[in-house]
Amino acid sequence: MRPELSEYTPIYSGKVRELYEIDDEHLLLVASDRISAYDYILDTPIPDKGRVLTAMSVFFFDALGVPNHLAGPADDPRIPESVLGRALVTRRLEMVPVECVARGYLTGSGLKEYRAGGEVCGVPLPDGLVDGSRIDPPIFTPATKAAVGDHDENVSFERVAEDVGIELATRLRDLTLDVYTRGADIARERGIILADTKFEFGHSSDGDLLLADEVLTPDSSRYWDGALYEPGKTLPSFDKQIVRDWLTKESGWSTSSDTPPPALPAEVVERTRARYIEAYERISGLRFADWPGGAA
Ligand SMILES: Nc1ncnc(-c2cnn(Cc3cccc(F)c3)c2)c1Cl
Repeated sequence: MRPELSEYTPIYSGKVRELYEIDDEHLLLVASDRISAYDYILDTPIPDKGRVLTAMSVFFFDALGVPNHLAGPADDPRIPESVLGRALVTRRLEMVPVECVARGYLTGSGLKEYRAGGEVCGVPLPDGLVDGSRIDPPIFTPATKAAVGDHDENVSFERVAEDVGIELATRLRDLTLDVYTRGADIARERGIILADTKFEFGHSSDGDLLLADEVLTPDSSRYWDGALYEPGKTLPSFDKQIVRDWLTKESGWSTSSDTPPPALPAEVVERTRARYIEAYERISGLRFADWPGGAA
């Protein structure tokens, strides 16, 4: 008999995820079916999004073999039925207050910084790069966690070293670049580009530095379709572009309007759900139908 979610104490609620306390040493990390676009949490959930992204994290934790915060399997008996498949039991860590970002392609805030000064987070880049240019080898472009609702602030490696010490800053950079590079290589071989990603790390009670949070999911990384890749061409998001295009080209809503986006039509929801499942099955080589928590 599985416990009810109400038996656990909620300790954090993010835009699309929640964190609960199971006991002194363990947390329950829950991924919702909520989707965000243009900095709004949309009213319409995407069924199975939480389960697919949970399955992706577990795939990468296993495939990359990095010491991490997982404390049980996807069907751990401590996981309530209502969140089975989209929740994981993790060890409670002392989180390192650094957003560990790796970039293998230049876009977003990195491109903005590059255009302003030829570098990102203090890392100089070659001249002549454009949106989508490959950065090889990838670069570590950390950020400080922003207050709720704000965007993270990009900072230099030196600033991270000031905050957490040079040894830990060096380990964070090396781990971030190693895990991103290997994960992005797996995805690229299967036709999906992980342009960048954000990791979080924490220390266990016995002092080990562990990879935590979600890993290489479409919510923590930019996913592009490798078949469409061309430097200089702004790449659509593999998972969110269907929603973005409907909102900006069909729904009558505008990003400049101060009203929240409208509800999504069923067809947009279903196509988006299918994109998440496609990304998971292509990258992992596994069948999403085999993942826990499906329709009984
Ligand atoms: N293993 C851990 N130990 C201690 N703290 C965390 C932790 C804190 N914050 N976050 C981000 C987050 C993850 C999911 C749902 C949210 F609402 C927020 C993760 C973790 Cl993963």
